[in-house]
Amino acid sequence: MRDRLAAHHGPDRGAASLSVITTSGDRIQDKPLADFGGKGLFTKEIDEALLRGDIALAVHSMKDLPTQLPDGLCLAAVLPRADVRDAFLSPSAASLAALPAGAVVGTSSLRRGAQVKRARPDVRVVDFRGNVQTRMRKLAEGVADATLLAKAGLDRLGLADAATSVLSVDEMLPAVAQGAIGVVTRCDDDETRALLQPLNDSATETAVTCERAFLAELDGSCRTPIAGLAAVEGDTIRFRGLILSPDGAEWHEVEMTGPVAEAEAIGHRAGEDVRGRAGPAFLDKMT
Ligand SMILES: NCc1[nH]cc(CCC(=O)O)c1CC(=O)O
Repeated sequence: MRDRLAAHHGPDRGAASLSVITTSGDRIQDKPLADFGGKGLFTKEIDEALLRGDIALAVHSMKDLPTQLPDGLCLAAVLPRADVRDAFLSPSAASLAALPAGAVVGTSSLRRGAQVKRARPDVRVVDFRGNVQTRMRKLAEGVADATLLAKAGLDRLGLADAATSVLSVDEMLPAVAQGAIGVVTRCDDDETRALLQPLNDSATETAVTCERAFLAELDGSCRTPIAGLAAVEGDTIRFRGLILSPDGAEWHEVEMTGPVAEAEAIGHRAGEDVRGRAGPAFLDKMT
């Protein structure tokens, strides 16, 4: 991010210093995410630093951003999207399909767990928290036979080689906004917003706007396995959304295509559609 600012604005105007802020989501490692989750778990302390004026901009994985930002904070730029897919990691099996019956898959993501169970009802899913390195250590220690991690996260850490294989989006539809990085500022900070404007990637922004509208429509909480992915091709946006029961036994899928100008409306419509077909009982069960 700092390099991008300097590349666009030169070493003086584009100069930035880094402040690393640990959030509650990073700190609490001993509980399943779904049990203490809540909106903004990975952003609260950073939001506060922005609103106090300690920092001018915050760089987030958009996957971790709540659909509704706190009052006074605005998304100023979305960077070009990295790989959207999930990677499969296992010391013993080449792929999800190759896992032996009864194998144990570690993940703290309800979305991944539900899709693993959908493909492999015989597999046992166990909670697996911690940062990427911790999860890879647990895997090496044999706590689980396999785990899934965002390919974008592995790539950014220089750990691309740790992936045994990469799941197609048909096998494992990614989380809304997976692979996208968003930059948040105070809405009234015109100077920082102007600096960030040229860094925005409009195709990524359009795709995540559509995906986040789908999530917002379903009132997605950490307890609801939801996946969604939009792709922009010229003037057209194609969106696929999926909600599942945590055990993967029931799921509802939606696909919609339309003009990019309607990206947000398409996300909302897809959310309404899938909610209508799932019915209130399905969604109530999960909250
Ligand atoms: N929930 C944690 C999180 N938030 C963003 C990433 C990776 C980068 C991305 O998906 O954009 C990860 C790790 C993971 O899901 O494996």
